[in-house]
Amino acid sequence: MRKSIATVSLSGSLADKLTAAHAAGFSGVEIFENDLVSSAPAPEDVRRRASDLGLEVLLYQPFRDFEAVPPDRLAAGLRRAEHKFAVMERLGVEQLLVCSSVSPAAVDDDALAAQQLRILAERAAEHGIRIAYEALAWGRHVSDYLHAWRIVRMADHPNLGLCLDSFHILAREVAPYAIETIPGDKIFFLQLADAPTLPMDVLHWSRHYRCFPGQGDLDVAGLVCNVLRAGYDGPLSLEVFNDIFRQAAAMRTAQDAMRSLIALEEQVGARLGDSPHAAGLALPPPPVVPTGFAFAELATPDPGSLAGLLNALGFVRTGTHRHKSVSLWEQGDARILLNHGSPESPDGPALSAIGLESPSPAAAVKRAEALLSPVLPRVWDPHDAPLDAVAAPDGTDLFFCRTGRPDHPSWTGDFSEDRQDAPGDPGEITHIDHVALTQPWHQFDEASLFYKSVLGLRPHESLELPDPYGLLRSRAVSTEDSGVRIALNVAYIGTHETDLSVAWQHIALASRDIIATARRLRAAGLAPLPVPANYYDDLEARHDLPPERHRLLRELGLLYDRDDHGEFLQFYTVTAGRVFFEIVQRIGGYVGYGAVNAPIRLAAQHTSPHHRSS
Ligand SMILES: O=C(O)c1ccc(O)c(O)c1
Ligand SMILES: [Mg+2]
Repeated sequence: MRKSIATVSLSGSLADKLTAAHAAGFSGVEIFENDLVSSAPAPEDVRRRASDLGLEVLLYQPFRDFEAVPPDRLAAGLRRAEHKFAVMERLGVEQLLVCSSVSPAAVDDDALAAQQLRILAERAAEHGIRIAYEALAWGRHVSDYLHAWRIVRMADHPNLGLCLDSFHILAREVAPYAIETIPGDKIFFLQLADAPTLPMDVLHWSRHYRCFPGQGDLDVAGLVCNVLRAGYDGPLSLEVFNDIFRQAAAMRTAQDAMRSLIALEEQVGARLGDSPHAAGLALPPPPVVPTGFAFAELATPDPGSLAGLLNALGFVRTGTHRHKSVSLWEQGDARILLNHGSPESPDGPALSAIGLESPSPAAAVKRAEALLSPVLPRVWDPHDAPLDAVAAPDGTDLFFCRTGRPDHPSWTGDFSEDRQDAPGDPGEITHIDHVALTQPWHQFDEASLFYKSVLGLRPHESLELPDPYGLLRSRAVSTEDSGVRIALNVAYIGTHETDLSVAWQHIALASRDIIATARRLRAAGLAPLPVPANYYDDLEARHDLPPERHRLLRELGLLYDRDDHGEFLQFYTVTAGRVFFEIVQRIGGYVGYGAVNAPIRLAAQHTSPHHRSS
């Protein structure tokens, strides 16, 4: 379907916005009045620029507070409209969005609203312009689309129809299926936005927290199905008011927007099945969901300190890359690569790549490509096994692997066996439980949509965790069977720009006996991140565990949580550069990540002399 975006969704000058919309592949735009009024180029120049970029200007908006006014105010509204029609003719745009009045001057009289909108439509017709009437969720008298439709039907003018906006409909929980009772040709325009569920007034919610479809909690795809079943065949247009997108780079936001629309069309297509209404919807190749972690790679200028830490946790060095400065460390199915050949990171060690076990690496890359994600070169070195990889939004390389499978070259083949000390006393770590990646603050929504749409992971609830210097926002994404879990974090309020905590990443390792792993670390002379005694006093109040259990947790510096499914134990290592390790043990079917303990960990990392050492 034709894809459009409102200029209000992107940052920068009007020219920047048009360039970004074009670069991301949009074929149309809605011009937000403020973007034109505040910019220097004449409407004719904007029209020419759009046309040079192959962008159709589909809608001019918004025209406010027009309808259902006392007769003496009508003339002023019509005068204002004539000016806008003139600007629209210069812009070459044939549709004006009129949103339902919020003016205290408006009266609650549908017949009057219909009569005045009919007059407006008649005047618009003289300029070849159509009026699309939109019910704002906070309109004074008209706040739902069915009410707007009653007025449009009463006005009965060919140049008057509806603009449907998914936010206004879904935010007010007005049932969208009645859209199917509206003739498709009376739906003049369709605006799409999603939003996270937030308990706040709808105006504030709309103006600051809209996001692209798939990034929030609204069923935008279901609504699009209703609109297509009604017979609508116009463009899908994104109209997103969002404080963060207003500040982020327009090119990147536009691409995120396009990814969202492609994924949305795919979902709509799946829901419409072989109905004729599904014609023209994007059909990208299906997601190839990863099944586990193959490895985590740490770029580290000096592998020594991390090697010591890995040893202390029970890892054994098992391989050396045949021609790169990379060593392989293994314990159970947990594999860590230490790469000291990559350019030195200014912050010391950093998590640079993640290997994901994939049923089909080639198909995983095709999916990523169809969803506009940067695919990395397949052959890095002619001597190595080819690797299919994409760059995640935060720059981490994601490699799609088939470790030790006969049907595919294995990355492990690039390593010579180099078992240094036979594991006399094998460690307790079994696999990588999850990795936590810190996202740039303006790419959080982009990241969750990336993992959801490109990799088919499910986003979980978004949490806000107190940190001594701000709030950390955290959202996990995982596969249904939890074989792959990734925690996406962003420090987004008040954190010092220079503080490394804004960029902390960690690898969580699952232990089958965390008590033994904690003792092993101590025996090697390394202490875990210290936990304050106050935490254990509080834990005793919250959880009625046997006293000896409480004593053990306190003695070993373990953090504790439980949910309906089971128990969770965790501890942290010191931080090296940007990276630290978390050791976890899930007892029973505990599903979380110990979020209640994250503030304890963050405070300890800020105050502990260890947190930037080694
Ligand atoms: O927030 C507003 O005023 C506003 C204006 C125009 C729209 O199309 C809309 O959905 C909201
Ligand atoms: Mg709207």
